[in-house]
Amino acid sequence: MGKHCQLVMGPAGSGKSTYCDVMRKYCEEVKRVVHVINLDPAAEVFQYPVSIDIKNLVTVDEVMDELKYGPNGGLVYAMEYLVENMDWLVDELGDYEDDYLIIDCPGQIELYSHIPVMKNLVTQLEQLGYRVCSVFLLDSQFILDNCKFISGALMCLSAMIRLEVPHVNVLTKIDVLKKTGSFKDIEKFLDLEVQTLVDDLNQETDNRFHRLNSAIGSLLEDYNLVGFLPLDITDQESLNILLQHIDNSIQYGEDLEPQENKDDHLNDEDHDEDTHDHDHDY
Ligand SMILES: Nc1nc2c(ncn2[C@@H]2O[C@H](COP(=O)(O)OP(=O)(O)OP(=O)(O)O)[C@@H](O)[C@H]2O)c(=O)[nH]1
Ligand SMILES: [Mg+2]
Repeated sequence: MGKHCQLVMGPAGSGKSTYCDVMRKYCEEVKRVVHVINLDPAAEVFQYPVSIDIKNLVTVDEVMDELKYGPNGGLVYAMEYLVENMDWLVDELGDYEDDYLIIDCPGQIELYSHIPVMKNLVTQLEQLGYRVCSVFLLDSQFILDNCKFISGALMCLSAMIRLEVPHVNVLTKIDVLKKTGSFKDIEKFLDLEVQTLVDDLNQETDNRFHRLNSAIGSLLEDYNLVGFLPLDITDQESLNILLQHIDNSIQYGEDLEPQENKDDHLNDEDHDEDTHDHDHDY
């Protein structure tokens, strides 16, 4: 049936591990056999049953003790160690042939921006036959204004360009925004009008930044980074929509029998064939 996985990334505290647990539970509800892999060598507590744990190969504490590295250097070393010892991961993955994988990654942003570790990992997964969707999470509370949004969007864009796999951007902790009444502040970012964003930025910044604002607007437009999907973990429909986008991006389920396919998509009546268009990344 093919090998599929979600690579769950994003800055520290953006909600990656929580997402992995919530998405695992949702997948199980829609009768998908799913396993969560922990690739954070510094993780201590787990909400989900860990099917494969990088800490059985290497931990940040060991690296810090043995090599006298600090926490960030220790993490980078541990991730590079993983990439150099992919045989270990290949062996572990052997137990889960054809199951759906959700991979919980560490939150250090340098892993996504200027160190090739994640790209190497993706390449190796692809060589093993996996269709990988990068799911990039941003905490919605950190994009409540235009400048913060630009900073978050560029972070997503940088990961998307480096990894070169189907990519879905997600705004997490929407339940918190709904409770505090701030959801309206991010609605405009969910269906982004780039020109409106540039106009707003121009109003907020000095004249000398206007060309930069336009250049950033063009960059977002050129790469089609036009949207984020909101995730309210308390709302099943929100999870359903997100999983459909991820499935479409990696063609999950296209080779399933019709009956199984029906089981796989609760509330699938609204399923929109147009979302197969991979040019449109969220
Ligand atoms: N209300 C609410 N809290 C959330 C949500 N997602 C995460 N949190 C909380 O935010 C904090 C960080 O969540 P984690 O899932 O540990 O985030 P992470 O990205 O895995 O963090 P690191 O592994 O440290 O990078 C925890 O206290 C979570 O309970 C959400 O959707 N809603
Ligand atoms: Mg985590």
